[in-house]
Amino acid sequence: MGDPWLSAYDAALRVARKAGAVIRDAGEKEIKVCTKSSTVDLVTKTDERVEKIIIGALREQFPDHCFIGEESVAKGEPCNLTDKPTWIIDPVDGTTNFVHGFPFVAVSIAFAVNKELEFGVVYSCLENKMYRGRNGKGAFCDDEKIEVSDVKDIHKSIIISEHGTDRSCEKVEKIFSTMKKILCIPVHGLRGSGTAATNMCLVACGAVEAFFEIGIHCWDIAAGAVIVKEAGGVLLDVNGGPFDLMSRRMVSANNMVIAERIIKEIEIFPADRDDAPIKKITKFCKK
Ligand SMILES: Nc1ncnc2c1ncn2[C@@H]1O[C@H](CO)[C@@H](O)[C@H]1OP(=O)(O)O
Ligand SMILES: [Mg+2]
Repeated sequence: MGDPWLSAYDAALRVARKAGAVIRDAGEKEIKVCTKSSTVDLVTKTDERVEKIIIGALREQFPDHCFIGEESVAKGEPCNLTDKPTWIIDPVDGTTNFVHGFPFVAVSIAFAVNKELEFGVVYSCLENKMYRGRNGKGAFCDDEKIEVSDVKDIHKSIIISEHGTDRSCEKVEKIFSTMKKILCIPVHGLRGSGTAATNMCLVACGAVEAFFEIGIHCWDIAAGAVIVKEAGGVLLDVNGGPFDLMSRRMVSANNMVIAERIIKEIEIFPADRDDAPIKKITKFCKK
């Protein structure tokens, strides 16, 4: 048999580039901002429009496939990963960055079959960098093959984490307590681009040693997970167990030594799974 998912992969690359161009254009104009799960969980017309463009194009070519998209789920569509060919899409990863003109915004498109991720595409559209990875076929940034860093000494590492959009003080305290402990190991630095998809690509190309977060969603990390794995990295749960795409928690790292060292410091807090019963999120827009 030939390559069954090559046309899907090509379609993902094409539509990611198109979506990125729409985001770039929209960023030049006035952006109307609404909020979702909290007053700092932002959404714009561009998020919704770009998701429609991506899903519309892919559905036309692959009418039998399933789709999980950030904005569709926010509107109450299910977020269940089945064995069917399924696209997992974040149209604008880093919406807060997009709204503020902070220059890291990514289109994230992943594809899974039998619950296994087959490929992932992350288009960092303001930098114009196309990251991509296919199961068993390596990871690339544009035409260059990428690999994770070979650092094993945590003291020589840069670690990324983010604080997300849930600002309950208890969670924020745990997040900053973890960050403080990691900083005091000490590591060379702590960073965060504001987009989980881009953060994972930074692990994949060796710019940082690890990225971890609790609270992220499957659409933030599905494409990045393939890219990290194909670049030679590892994915784990924050408790050291196996990575679970729907669990809303993840450690991605260049190797197990770094991953396990970070895991020792992570203060875990609960996050509802992505595949928990549906909750439609009410959107608020200022008149
Ligand atoms: N509640 C949450 N907690 C943590 N991260 C979240 C989150 N909701 C979204 N994210 C994602 O995590 C990164 C920043 O923490 C972004 O990729 C952001 O994606 P978004 O821009 O698509 O919402
Ligand atoms: Mg996102």
